[in-house]
Amino acid sequence: MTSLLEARAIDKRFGGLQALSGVSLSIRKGEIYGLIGPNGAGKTSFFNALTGIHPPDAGVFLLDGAALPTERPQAVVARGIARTFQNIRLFRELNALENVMAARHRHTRAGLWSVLAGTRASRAEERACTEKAHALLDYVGIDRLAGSLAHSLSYGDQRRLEIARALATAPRLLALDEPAAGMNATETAALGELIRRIRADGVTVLLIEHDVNLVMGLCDRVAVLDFGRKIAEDVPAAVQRDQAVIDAYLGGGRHAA
Ligand SMILES: Nc1ncnc2c1ncn2[C@@H]1O[C@H](COP(=O)(O)OP(=O)(O)OP(=O)(O)O)[C@@H](O)[C@H]1O
Repeated sequence: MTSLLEARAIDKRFGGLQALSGVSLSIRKGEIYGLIGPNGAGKTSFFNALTGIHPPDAGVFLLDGAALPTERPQAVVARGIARTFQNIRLFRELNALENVMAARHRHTRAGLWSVLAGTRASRAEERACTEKAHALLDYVGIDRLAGSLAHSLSYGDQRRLEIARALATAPRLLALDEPAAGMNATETAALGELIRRIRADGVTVLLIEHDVNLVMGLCDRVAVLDFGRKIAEDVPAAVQRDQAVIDAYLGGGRHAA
């Protein structure tokens, strides 16, 4: 299997804190790849470096062998990387459909301004955009809630809406930051099925998750961060047996994932 995303020696520092130290990893096409580690290990910093929110100080990300312009977040999206956030970031006062359409508009040719100007081409594009947004809501299982305001949705449905928004940019790599946070066991199991389906439909998945059962049941391979360094990378069963990983989760008085 060839690699879709390669991280080479990624460093990220916040003031005196080294959040990421020389992190290298390679995610294969079609894989569900887990990124785990104790609280504060650097998982979200890795996502933020990848998606250009906090570009790396050193190192490079390669997508299909070409360097990602992490200093330009929109260009990273355009290259085919989409993400969700640990702290849900929806337009709270827009409904579910509008949230997906807003993400989709950034992706369409006409753009928001020509839609507002109401040209014929833009009206056709607007119709297509609405249909696509409904299809995405249906795909994640919440089209019945299309007209509901984002902030009125249950936590689990907000997380599904975030995934629909991310998929609206037609990514090749979907990066999910703790998608099961706040979900009950039934919702988590359903989320696992959705992630499997996303992969089956050709999207590679990078997953940060604290729910160990979900990670171990879902991921093809898992990397473990501790204090900003990668300490293990293997299939889930091997990672669970890895002594350095066990020590990281037990050590330091930090909250284990
Ligand atoms: N924007 C920032 N400014 C300053 N420090 C930051 C910033 N982002 C992350 N950090 C610090 O970098 C370290 C790694 O944090 P990060 O959020 O990446 O860890 P994490 O593994 O995602 O943790 P958690 O599981 O708790 O979400 C932490 O010490 C955190 O305080």
